[in-house]
Amino acid sequence: MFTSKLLTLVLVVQPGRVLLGMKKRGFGAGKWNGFGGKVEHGETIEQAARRELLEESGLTVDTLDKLGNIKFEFIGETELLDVHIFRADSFHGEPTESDEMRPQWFDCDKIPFSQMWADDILWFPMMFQKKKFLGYFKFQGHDLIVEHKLEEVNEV
Ligand SMILES: CNc1cc(N2CCN(C)CC2)nc(N)n1
Repeated sequence: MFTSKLLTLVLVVQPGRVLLGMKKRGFGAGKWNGFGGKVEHGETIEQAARRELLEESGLTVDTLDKLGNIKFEFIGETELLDVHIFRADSFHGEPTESDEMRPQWFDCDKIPFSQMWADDILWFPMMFQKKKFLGYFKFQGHDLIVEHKLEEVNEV
């Protein structure tokens, strides 16, 4: 029925603010999001998360907390996106624009959800509270969620 593509997403959080990047090209272009990408053969999901964070933002992190896993279905497409979501509360380096992403800090009470994927407003509160979660979102196109499940769990 469906194949799935392993993807990563990292949110760098500091007291009162979160680092997002404006996606400059490709899938999700024009939206603010965390940093992430594909998991290549021969790397773990966490190694991929660290690699993509460095490539897209210029940052390295000590600890990555695995907080969530969301599977995305797009109606009419047979490949699910299997997104593994991490949070980092400390980092090394300076946020730097890349080919893919333009980083910017946002106050946690001024997150530009209208310029982000429609699911974000639903699970960001859990991410900020460091709650672990599993989710499933069915999209029609890139803007309309027609069905979703989102639950807090003990283990991701
Ligand atoms: C479809 N909804 C999505 C996808 C998504 N991702 C993030 C990581 N990307 C590599 C692929 C798509 N991120 C969020 N916040 N929402």
